[in-house]
Amino acid sequence: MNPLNVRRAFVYDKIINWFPGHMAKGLRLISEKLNSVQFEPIALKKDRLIVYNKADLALPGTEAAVIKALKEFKGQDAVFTNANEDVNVKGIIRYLAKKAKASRTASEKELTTTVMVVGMPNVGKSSLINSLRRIGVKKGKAAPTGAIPGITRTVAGTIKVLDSPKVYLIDTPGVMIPHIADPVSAIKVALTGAISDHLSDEEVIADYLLFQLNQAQDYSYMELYNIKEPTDDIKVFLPQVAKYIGALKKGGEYNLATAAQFLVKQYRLGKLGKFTLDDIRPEALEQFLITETEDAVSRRQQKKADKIEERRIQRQIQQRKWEEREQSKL
Ligand SMILES: Nc1nc2c(ncn2[C@@H]2O[C@H](COP(=O)(O)OP(=O)(O)OP(=O)(O)O)[C@@H](O)[C@H]2O)c(=O)[nH]1
Repeated sequence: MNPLNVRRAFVYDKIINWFPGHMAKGLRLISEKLNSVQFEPIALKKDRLIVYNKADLALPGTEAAVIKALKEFKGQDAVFTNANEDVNVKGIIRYLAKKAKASRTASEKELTTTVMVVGMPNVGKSSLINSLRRIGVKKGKAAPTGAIPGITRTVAGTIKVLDSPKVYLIDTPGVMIPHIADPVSAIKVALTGAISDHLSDEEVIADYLLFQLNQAQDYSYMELYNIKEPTDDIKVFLPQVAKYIGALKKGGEYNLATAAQFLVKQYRLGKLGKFTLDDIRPEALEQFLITETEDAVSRRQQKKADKIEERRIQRQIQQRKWEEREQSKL
């Protein structure tokens, strides 16, 4: 393909607002379970292991860089897993056992630790719990799983994943921030299946996928869908995919929405190859992690400043009311 025809960047500026009622409820249930009004402040105080699941779908050889950067810039432990095939799950069991032993107080005879599994919808939280259970206590499925986001709707009871020391897990509904500020990041999240597809434009998600395929110079779609020439134009691409899968509307027109859905589904199953959508070159990771920390700090500072300002305004109102009352007495 003529490289001049390939887009240099994916341009998209629509903000997807994705915070359905059940997600707000999920966050509330999680916070209640943690005896806190808000999830974020309490979560920051707890020990945390970041699990990047579905590692089998990611670009091979990219894990070490992410683990190293998280440790270096945040002091944060992370692990990459494939919950469907129990890959690296033993490492999590070892981590949990170590934490459980370390948290024991002198008076406690039996060690018991409860760990909450929190994450975005459809990332494989329930699958991971089932995998941990298979490895830890050699027992079968305890948490329901499914390919669409929003399978787990409530914060259920505890699920045992280790006998000695005793470790229990709590499955939770998928949650995430109310809206993602960067529209292209939101499209990436949608492509992975964490946002219900109909909320974002499926054809835009498919277009982003085409962009990624061409960026990677991966033209295997030609052979897969019988396409003669590579293209970076979704309007040229989708009809050919629709033709290949026989997606037609009543009047015989190609059904582009069905073609887009099909492509996205193939991507999520790993049929189009392995992808890591974020820039994980060391300098990009460093930039991301530093900006993220600065953002969090400035959000906290802003909240504090807002509270002080709110109190100042309230005091002013009270003072004025008092003055008015005093005036009326004269
Ligand atoms: N390829 C791959 N698929 C996975 C992996 N883990 C889970 N899945 C699949 O991803 C889908 C979602 O898995 P769940 O375990 O239901 O995800 P969840 O995070 O509990 O989902 P919610 O309940 O919606 O929040 C299912 O179709 C799983 O089979 C993995 O490591 N690799």
